Amino acid sequence: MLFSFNPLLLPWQIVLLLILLLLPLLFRMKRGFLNSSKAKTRPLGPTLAKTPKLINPNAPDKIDKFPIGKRNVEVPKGYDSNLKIKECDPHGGSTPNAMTFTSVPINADDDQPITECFFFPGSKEVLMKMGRGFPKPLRQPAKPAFRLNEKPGMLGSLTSSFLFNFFPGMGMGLFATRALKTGDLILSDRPLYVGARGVGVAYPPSLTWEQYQQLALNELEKCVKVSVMRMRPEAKEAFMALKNSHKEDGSGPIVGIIRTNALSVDGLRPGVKDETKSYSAVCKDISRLNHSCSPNTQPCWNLPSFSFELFAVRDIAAGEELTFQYVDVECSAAARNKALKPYDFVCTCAACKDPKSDARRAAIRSLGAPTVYTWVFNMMSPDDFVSAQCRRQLALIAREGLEHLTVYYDLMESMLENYITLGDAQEASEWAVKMDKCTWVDKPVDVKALLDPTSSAYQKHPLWRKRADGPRARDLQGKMQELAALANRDGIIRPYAMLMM
Ligand SMILES: C[S@@+](CC[C@H](N)C(=O)[O-])C[C@H]1O[C@@H](n2cnc3c(N)ncnc32)[C@H](O)[C@@H]1O
Repeated sequence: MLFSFNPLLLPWQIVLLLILLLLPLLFRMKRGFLNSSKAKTRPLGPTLAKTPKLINPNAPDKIDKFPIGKRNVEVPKGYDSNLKIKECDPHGGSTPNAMTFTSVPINADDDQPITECFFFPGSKEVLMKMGRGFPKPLRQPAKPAFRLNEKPGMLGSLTSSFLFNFFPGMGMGLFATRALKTGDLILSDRPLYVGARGVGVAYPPSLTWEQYQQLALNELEKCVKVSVMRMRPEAKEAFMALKNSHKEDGSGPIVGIIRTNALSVDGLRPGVKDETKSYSAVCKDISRLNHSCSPNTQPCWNLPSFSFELFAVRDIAAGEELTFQYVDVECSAAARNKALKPYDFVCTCAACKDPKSDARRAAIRSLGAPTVYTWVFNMMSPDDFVSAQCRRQLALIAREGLEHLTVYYDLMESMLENYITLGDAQEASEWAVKMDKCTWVDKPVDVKALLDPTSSAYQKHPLWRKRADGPRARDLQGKMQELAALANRDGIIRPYAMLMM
């Protein structure tokens, strides 16, 4: 019927015939194109292809973590991306929808440390906006403050270099070479490497989740290898000498080192809100810091100098080991050790061994810093209401060695404001001095003008003598006290019980 010789139907019959004849040809062309080496190649360098979408319906809809523990997963043949590297313009910006390899600084002097970077689009532009003087020279303390040493294992000081091989303990660690004061700068370290925490890899439906994870690890290894190959010989040697606690979970040698030693760097992916916004940074020295649940230092990212600055968060004795926290340390010892699993050690710090520490940390976690604002005109509460609470909490935090927490700084600020409202510039200035030493705090309050108790900045402060001078408040206080005394006499309510209302 379709192809009868009815002259009226002839034109569309011809078109249909042509389509049928051409169809196998089109089909062959399409398959041929997809099979070509061009389609399979995901060029690296300036153009690491578009981040492919997850196409497996079983893919978790959140960003998952790489595996830990012993694993031996093979990715079936044919899934390799066969990455190709191309040169890019070092002075140019990012390529849209592509990853960028770049160095910071681009033209370094021989004695200037260099970071090799593996960036998402947009990050290079953040650095380009930093202006001509970027990156600023590294700040260093006047006298060297640390050394890298072997950390004795179970055999303590008896552990010689020979025995060290059999009882490795924590491996290497950083130690203070002199007594350090709270807030002292210990060192600045421009990372050897800063790069993406993962790359988008297509998830073919034919792979299991474990195979996909392995594929993603393999792809990331290929990318980060490019950065390591770009390093100067001595930087490459320092990088490859770092500890690797991911030798058996499918991580390649470079990804393993990154997973063991990386600190996170924020602020280089403007507008990106989820956890992929941060990058992994690996440093020559700071990556040698061991973990403690009561850390005595804090590394702070300093974008203008493109470096981590390490600060003492409390006084540190000469010879003491320098530490920082790898995980959230306000939670219980069990939760901390679970989070530390990727680092392949069990923490034996004093807090982990003290059965009462969990309760103290739970209290620290639940208490915020009391604010002066609800108390300042509340004459039902005593003058030391805020300061007594603050002192208790500050002592609890110091007892647990958690001075790095933001709440510790917030408590000092409440103390400062407390004494300002009471008109006690002498006491207030002592807290201003303490706050000023918290060099590790992100966005600190400017207290410079309040360091001197005789400064006119006190009289100009909006809270100055607000509690001490409030005549109406004083009047109210008298009334409230009368009321409280009455209530107490009548056995209705005790004055301090009224404070809680
Ligand atoms: C970032 S590296 C720290 C430097 C490392 N010790 C070295 O020799 O280079 C992390 C590794 O150090 C070891 N480590 C860190 N803190 C530790 C601790 N508190 N107790 C035992 N081992 C620790 C673990 O092997 C961990 O995977």
